[in-house]
Amino acid sequence: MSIPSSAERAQHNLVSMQHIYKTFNPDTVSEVTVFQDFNLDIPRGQFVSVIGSNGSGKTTMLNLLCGSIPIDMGAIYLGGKTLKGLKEYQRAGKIGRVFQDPSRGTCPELTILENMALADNKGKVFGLGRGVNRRRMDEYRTQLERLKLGLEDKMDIPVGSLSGGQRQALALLISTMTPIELLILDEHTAALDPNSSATVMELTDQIVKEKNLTALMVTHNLKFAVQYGNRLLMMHQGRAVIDAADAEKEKLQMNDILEKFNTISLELGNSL
Ligand SMILES: Nc1ncnc2c1ncn2[C@@H]1O[C@H](COP(=O)(O)OP(=O)(O)OP(=O)(O)O)[C@@H](O)[C@H]1O
Repeated sequence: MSIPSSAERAQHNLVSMQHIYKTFNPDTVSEVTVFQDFNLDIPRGQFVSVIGSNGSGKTTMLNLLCGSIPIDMGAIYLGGKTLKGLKEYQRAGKIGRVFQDPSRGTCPELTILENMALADNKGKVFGLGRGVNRRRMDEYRTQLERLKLGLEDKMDIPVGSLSGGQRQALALLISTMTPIELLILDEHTAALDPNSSATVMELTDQIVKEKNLTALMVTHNLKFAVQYGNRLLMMHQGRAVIDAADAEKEKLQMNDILEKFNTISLELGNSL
């Protein structure tokens, strides 16, 4: 089988990270090389769970994709088009991101309704506009009802007074309200209690399926990584040491992953 060209990779995948190099603080005592010729292709519609050792480059990968930090060398394509030159805010129209911290992604002083209206008007000239008309209100209510958290009855309360789980559920809804191409989940359940994190994870799966989204989720929760998504990636020192999709992922057991973690852990001489 011939190796696909750069153009073919970009064409046949929603995301294509090609020959990525990234070093922080080059030529200083705190120089850290995270990626040396890192490659990742994600076909449209795939839900990828990413796990890995601390410092393996998971967050850096997301930051490079979103344009929060620049790549040193290589190229990133989204939907066949290069992301080169597109600033973070410009990529935000195509890439939705839910962060670990529930206070990011929503505005605490604004009400649920205002937050939804703002997100709905993202990229439009008038922002919040002249109020929200009845039809939009009904639409927001319907979307909130589907979360099954009772938020539809709290549309006029400030988001800052919601629980962490409710806020993450709302952040998830808000980041997928406009037609994005890629959903990035950046340890989005890590700050929640076990019950709330299970609820938010369930909602995530539901939204990804309903909207046919392509998703990239970094998590430290091995159970979620095994249970959700159709591809699992384990990162270590800037490369994928496990990359299993579809049937291969289905076969992957928690023990296989733990075994790999142990091997890596012994390599590093510490426990993960
Ligand atoms: N802005 C930065 N400046 C300097 N070094 C950085 C920066 N961001 C990340 N690093 C370093 O790059 C390496 C990879 O970090 P990254 O946050 O991507 O790892 P991670 O896999 O997300 O880890 P964790 O699971 O602990 O969140 C680490 O050594 C980290 O210290």
